[in-house]
Amino acid sequence: MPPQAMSENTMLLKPTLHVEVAVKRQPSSLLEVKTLRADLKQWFVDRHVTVKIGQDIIVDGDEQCLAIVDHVGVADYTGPLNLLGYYGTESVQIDLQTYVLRSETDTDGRRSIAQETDGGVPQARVLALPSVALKDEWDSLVFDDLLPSRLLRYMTRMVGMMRQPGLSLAAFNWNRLCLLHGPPGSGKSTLCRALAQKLSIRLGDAFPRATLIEINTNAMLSKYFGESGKLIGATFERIYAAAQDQGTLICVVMDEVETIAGSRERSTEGGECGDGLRATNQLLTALDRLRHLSNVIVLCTSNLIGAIDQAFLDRVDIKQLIPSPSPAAIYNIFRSCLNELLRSSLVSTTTVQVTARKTVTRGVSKDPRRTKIQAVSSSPEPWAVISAPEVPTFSEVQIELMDKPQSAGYRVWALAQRCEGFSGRTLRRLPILGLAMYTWGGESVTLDNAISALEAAVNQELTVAKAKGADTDMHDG
Ligand SMILES: Nc1ncnc2c1ncn2[C@@H]1O[C@H](COP(=O)(O)OP(=O)(O)OP(=O)(O)O)[C@@H](O)[C@H]1O
Repeated sequence: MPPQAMSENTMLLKPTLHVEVAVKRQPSSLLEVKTLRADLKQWFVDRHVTVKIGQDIIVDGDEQCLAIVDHVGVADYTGPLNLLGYYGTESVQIDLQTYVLRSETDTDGRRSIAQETDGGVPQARVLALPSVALKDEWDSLVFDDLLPSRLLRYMTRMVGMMRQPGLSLAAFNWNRLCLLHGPPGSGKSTLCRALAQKLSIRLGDAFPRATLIEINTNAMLSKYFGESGKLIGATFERIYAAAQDQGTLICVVMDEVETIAGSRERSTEGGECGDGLRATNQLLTALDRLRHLSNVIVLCTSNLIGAIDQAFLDRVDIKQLIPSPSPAAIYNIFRSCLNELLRSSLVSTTTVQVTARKTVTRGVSKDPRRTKIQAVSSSPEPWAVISAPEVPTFSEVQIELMDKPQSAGYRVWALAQRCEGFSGRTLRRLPILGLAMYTWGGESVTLDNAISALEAAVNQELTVAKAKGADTDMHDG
C-alpha cells in the first residue's frame, strides 16, 4: 500500500479531533498548504492541553498567527464517546484543516454563486465551497443525538475509502447517495447544505476545490411532453463534465427528490402520461454514470419517501430519518433564538424599572396588556430580573429546575414540552413572531417580556393546531 494511502486510512480509524481554521489566504502550492497546516497544528497543541467541542480558540496576542488566521474552531471528534466532552490534545490525533470562506464575488474574479438557467427558469444554483453564505447553517441545527456529526463521519469515510488507490469501484455497489427523509421543516435541506459545507472543509486535503450544485427539481418538470427527461439529462451532463476535475469535490443537492424520482409503478397505475416515468429513468441512468466518479456526493431530501421509485431507493447508500425536534432540542432552539435577541439588543436583561419609568414619563399607552407586562416585569417575584447574561444551556436548566422554578430557563423548558410535534421551521419563527405580535417597539423589552410573548405565540400556534386537528377529525368522520 502506498504510504500516503496508508496514513489517510489509519487517520480515519484513530480517535481524531477535527480542528477547522479559517485563514485569510490559502497558499498557492500544495506544499505550502501542508506546511501551514503542520505549523498551525503545532501551535494548537503547544498552547492547548485540553479542549472542548464547539470551543472557539482565542488567537489574541499572537501577532504572527493573527496575520494569517481569521478563526479557529474545535469542530468535532471522531472516536469512542467521551462523556466529559474534554479531549487531551496529546492523546488524540489532530486533523487540522485550513480553509478560506468564499464570498459571492471572490478575488479571483470568478462568481462563486451562479444560476444555471434554461429559458429563464433557474435549474440549479452553483456555489463555490466553503461559502460565506453557508457559514452558520451547521451550528443553527439542533438535534438530540449527534446526528449531523455521524452523517458527516459516514460520508467522509465513504469518500476516503473509495479513493483508496487500486480499489476497484466495480466490486462494490456504493453510490455516495444519501437520502434525508422526514416531516416538513425538520431541517433536511439545511442539513444537506451544511453537510456539503463541512465536507468541503473536512476533505480539504483530498480536494483543494469544492462546489455545491443545488438542483431545482421542480424546474426539471417541463410543461412540454417528453422534455423533463431531457432537462434532467442535460443538467447531469453538466455535473458529469464538472466532475472530470478530480481535485474538485462536487456535492449535488436535490430537494424534494420524489418530484423527479417518483414511483414509476404508481404513475403507470394512475394512467399518468409517460413523462414522469421518463424523468425517473433518466435520473437513474445519470446516477449510474456518476457512480464511477469518487469525487461526487449526492444528497437528497424527501417528505414522501413512500412516493419514491424503488429502484432509486435501492441505489441510496444512507437513508436517514430526520424527525421533528424533541423537547430537549426545542429548548435549545428557543434558547438560541432568545440568546440571539439578547445579543442583538432587541431584548435586554437589564431591570425593567427603567423601562416602566420611561413609559410613565412619556405617558404613552393605556393598553391593559402593556400595563400588565410592565407591572409583571417590575415586580421582584416571581419575575425577578435575570442576572445571567443569557438563557442557560439545557443541562444547566435541569439543575436550575430544582431551586428556581420561575427562572427563564424553567419557563422556556415548560414551553418546550408543550411544543412537541412542531417543526423546526415553526419553532424558529415563534420567538420573533411573539415579539412582533405581543410586545411594543420603541422601548427595551426584557427577557421576561420576550418569554411571555413567546408563550402567547405558542398558545396561538397550539390553538390553530387544535382547530386543524378537529377539522381533520370531522372530515375523517
Ligand atoms: N432541528 C432543527 N434545529 C434548528 N433549526 C431547525 C431544525 N429543523 C428545522 N430548522 C429550521 O427550520 C427552517 C426550515 O428548515 P429546512 O428547510 O431545512 O427543513 P426541511 O426539512 O428541508 O423542510 P421541507 O421538507 O418543508 O423542505 C430552517 O430555518 C432551519 O434552520
